[in-house]
Amino acid sequence: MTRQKILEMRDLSISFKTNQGSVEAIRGVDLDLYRGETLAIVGESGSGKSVTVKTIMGILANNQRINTGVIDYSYEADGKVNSVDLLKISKKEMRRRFNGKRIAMVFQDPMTSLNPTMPIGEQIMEGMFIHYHTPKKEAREKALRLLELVGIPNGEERFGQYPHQLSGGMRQRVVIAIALACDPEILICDEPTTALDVTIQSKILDLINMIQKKNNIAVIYITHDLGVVSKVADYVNVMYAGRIVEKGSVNDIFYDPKHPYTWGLLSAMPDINTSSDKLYAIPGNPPNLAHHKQGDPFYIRNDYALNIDKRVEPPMYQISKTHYVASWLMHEKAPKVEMPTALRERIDQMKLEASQYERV
Ligand SMILES: Nc1ncnc2c1ncn2[C@@H]1O[C@H](COP(=O)(O)OP(=O)(O)OP(=O)(O)O)[C@@H](O)[C@H]1O
Repeated sequence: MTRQKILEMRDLSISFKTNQGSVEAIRGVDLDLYRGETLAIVGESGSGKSVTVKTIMGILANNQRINTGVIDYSYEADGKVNSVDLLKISKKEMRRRFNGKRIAMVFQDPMTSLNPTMPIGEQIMEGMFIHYHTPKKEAREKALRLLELVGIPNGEERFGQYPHQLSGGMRQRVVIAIALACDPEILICDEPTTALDVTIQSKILDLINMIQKKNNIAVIYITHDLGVVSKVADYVNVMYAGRIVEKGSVNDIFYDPKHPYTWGLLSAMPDINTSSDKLYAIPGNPPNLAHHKQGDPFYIRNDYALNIDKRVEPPMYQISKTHYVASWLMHEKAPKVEMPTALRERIDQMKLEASQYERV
């Protein structure tokens, strides 16, 4: 089956005006999203994940400036495929035509995205009224179906309840039902399970996965949790200091990572064989982008840095059909370095465990 591209972001650069000067928060980001697939964007806090997806949604801060970029969104309407650059349309048009309708978002904390004074049923129906003028009876029936779909039993009874009458996990299910109310083609999930406890987390991930398969939705996950990424993603973009530093299929990133930053993130990922006190942490902190002048911003934290990193930011090298790495270590003249031994052993172990469930 041929993959159908739904979103293509090219060379997105965004800065913020602050008291400290201009913060170059997003620097030349390219991103591709295909129908029915899941793209995870990972990176430490401040790497630019939220700003990237909020720009897709047209949610821009007042001090935000888009310096360069194109976000081509391909959608079907009136029996043909149309294309629009989301950066070229007004906020008003974005809200009317796309935001919450064709492109929906699930935020980290259900309490801040729900209206505490409105029954949950009304909140699920709201988008249907705004975007499609759906008749009340039909909207109510659809809202009840959505409650059932997201695993909330006794929909009729729950319909009139308020958010505070539900548990955290149930509230996040309501948020998902609201996001799905207008049958979006793209669902953006911003750390959707961080505020929930572990057993509820995996149920919500399974739920999103089930709905994605059923409705052939494209999903963007943003998270700093590589454990979540390994469960949900088809493709992974690793972000650092406003740039994508490595991208590839989930197997490229987990079994054959090439960028020292990805090595650090993977080494810092907890697993059942590592106790939390033994866990690796990437030394130092992400840089303050208001002060970035030249070179690779990861340079000072990178045990594998080369002289050139001090002066020139590395280009993006393509190393296979799906795998890209922005590191001078990929240059033909660079020394051949191996990932840390402890990480190599961990990856070998992960591969071995995964192979146990393959067919003989
Ligand atoms: N309105 C704003 N004004 C100034 N700087 C901002 C603003 N919004 C975001 N930034 C800066 O942009 C950079 C990227 O932030 P962003 O929220 O996208 O990071 P993130 O990777 O999503 O982090 P987190 O995981 O903490 O949400 C950070 O340096 C942040 O401080």
